[in-house]
Amino acid sequence: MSNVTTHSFTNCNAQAVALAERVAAQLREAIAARGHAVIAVSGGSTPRDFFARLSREALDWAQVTITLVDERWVPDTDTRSNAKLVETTLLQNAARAARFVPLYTGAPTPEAGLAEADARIAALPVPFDVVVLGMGEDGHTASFFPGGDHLAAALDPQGTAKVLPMQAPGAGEPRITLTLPVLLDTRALYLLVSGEKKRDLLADVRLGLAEAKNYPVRAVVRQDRVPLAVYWCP
Ligand SMILES: O=C1O[C@H](COP(=O)(O)O)[C@@H](O)[C@H](O)[C@H]1O
Repeated sequence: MSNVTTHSFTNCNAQAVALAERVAAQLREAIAARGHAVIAVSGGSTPRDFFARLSREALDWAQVTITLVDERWVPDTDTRSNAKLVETTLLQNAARAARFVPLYTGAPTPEAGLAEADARIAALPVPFDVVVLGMGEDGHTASFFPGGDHLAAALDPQGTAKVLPMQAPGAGEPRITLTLPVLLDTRALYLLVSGEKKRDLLADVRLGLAEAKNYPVRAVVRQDRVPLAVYWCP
């Protein structure tokens, strides 16, 4: 039985609205059940509309903690910063009341900031309520990049590290990423993607094709820890 469901939309606005409504409902459920909610989100370009929609959802945002699944090691004033994206799109409107836990610490390198970032993530209640992943056209998700220097450790299902640094040829700047066991320790897992290339890549991964073996996203698609819902638009 497949652990993956795919929700396809004819346009990306409909995708953003549907995922925002779904995630908002899960955050409300979490607050009703436990008094608080934790959501980890991706950066990049794809989640922008989803964040804008989610920021307007009516819920008790003061009880919500938002963190990132990964970060480019740049200050939050940099246009490449995933924290900057969250601050300017998600931490707006009603969601302005939420608490944000960034991964970037201001240390000169991810290695130097690792202990502080790890402590921030270790302090969050688990399991997370929602994790929203994205994916690059090279098959990376979070900062699990093909050829990444800490990729094997980050994808180790038995690994105990919560965060790891990552450098890879296609990654641009040095990164920091939550590890696979942390990302899968969630009540709800989403993969938000757009475009035919990403759709076809995911199809190859799901079919287990040999050429898809080196796409790191495989680790979240082909696992049985938590169901994965893919939200796709053209
Ligand atoms: O570098 C990153 O890229 C991925 C995908 O980004 P997109 O621009 O293709 O949407 C993103 O999920 C990740 O968080 C980010 O650090």
